Amino acid sequence: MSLTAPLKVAVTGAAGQIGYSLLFRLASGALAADRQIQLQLLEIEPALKTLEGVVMELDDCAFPNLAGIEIGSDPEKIFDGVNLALLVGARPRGPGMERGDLLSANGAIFTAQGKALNKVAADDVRIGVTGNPANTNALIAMTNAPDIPDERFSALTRLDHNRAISQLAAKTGAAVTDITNMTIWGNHSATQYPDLFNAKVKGQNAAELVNDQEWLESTFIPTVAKRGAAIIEARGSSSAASAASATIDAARDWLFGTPEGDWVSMAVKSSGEYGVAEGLISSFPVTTSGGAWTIVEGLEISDFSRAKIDASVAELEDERKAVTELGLI
Ligand SMILES: NC(=O)C1=CN([C@@H]2O[C@H](COP(=O)(O)OP(=O)(O)OC[C@H]3O[C@@H](n4cnc5c(N)ncnc54)[C@H](O)[C@@H]3O)[C@@H](O)[C@H]2O)C=CC1
Ligand SMILES: O=C([O-])CC(=O)C(=O)O
Repeated sequence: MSLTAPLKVAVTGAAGQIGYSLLFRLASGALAADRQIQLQLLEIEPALKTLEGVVMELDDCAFPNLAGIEIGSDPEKIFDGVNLALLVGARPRGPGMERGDLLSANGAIFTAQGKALNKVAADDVRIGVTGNPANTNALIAMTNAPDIPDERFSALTRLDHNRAISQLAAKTGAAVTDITNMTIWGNHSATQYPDLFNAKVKGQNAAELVNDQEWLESTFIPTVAKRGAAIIEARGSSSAASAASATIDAARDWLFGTPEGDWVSMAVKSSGEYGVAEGLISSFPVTTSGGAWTIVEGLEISDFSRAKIDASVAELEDERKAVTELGLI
């Protein structure tokens, strides 16, 4: 991609809750402070009027970084030439639902969008899936875009990663910036495994520093894994500003690299690393450089961690089976 041309960024579900935070952060330079951004916004027809209102507000911000905005309901028009596609648009879950309950409702969206991206996106496109169930939606989009390299697809577990950092910072009294090497393994769901055994606080092993297996098992893991539900319970609707923030963190690090010595969590296609079934989109510790990710290999996995990772991967396998049966992949 040219260094001077605006970065063409597609956002789907742009008139939704996450969109209302995400678009303004993208336009204000949170993704790339020194790069112009062209926003390509996709919505379903009935939501286009609302989206027009959001565009009026974006105009009214007079953001110096915003090169232009195009909106529409045809994915082949909106994805034309995009360098980054943030697939947010999908129905969110309500109280009492699990993310897996959204499989059939949202799966169809990602077949159509995968096909459209395959036809018209830029050669260097990167595709981040936020819409739930994110891992399996990314698998659906990837499978429906055979000409785009599989490693250009990723699902969002960065919100879980950030939640885990925040919980660990609160427990240890450290600053969030003191915490490195956090990992979320598996699915973006209640089975996800936030791993303290490989995380560090000021360079010290986090699990050893905390030294409290009861807290780790009964408080830390469930608080992180069920945070989405806790927010739905408290707010009456699902996380939006934090999801937008994580969507930007993930895209920024993917495009521009992770800091030396640290890694981030991204759900990417498994080639069998850490025993995760090949082809699943599962969360791993990754480093990124030059717009490409690499799974960090060789981390020690205890029996406790193994069982947690296996449980989440088993859920991903079930989801893959379900969408195969639905004919989506
Ligand atoms: N991976 C993660 O960490 C998180 C994921 N999410 C998920 O993100 C998704 C969006 O959440 P919200 O913005 O709160 O939902 P929302 O309901 O406020 O907005 C979704 C938008 O998507 C649009 N949409 C539906 N079908 C579409 C299609 N085919 N093409 C383009 N747009 C379409 C809707 O018209 C709506 O405006 C949900 O699936 C939610 O569960 C939410 C929080 C965190
Ligand atoms: O929980 C939900 O449905 C929304 C979401 O993915 C999250 O907040 O992590």
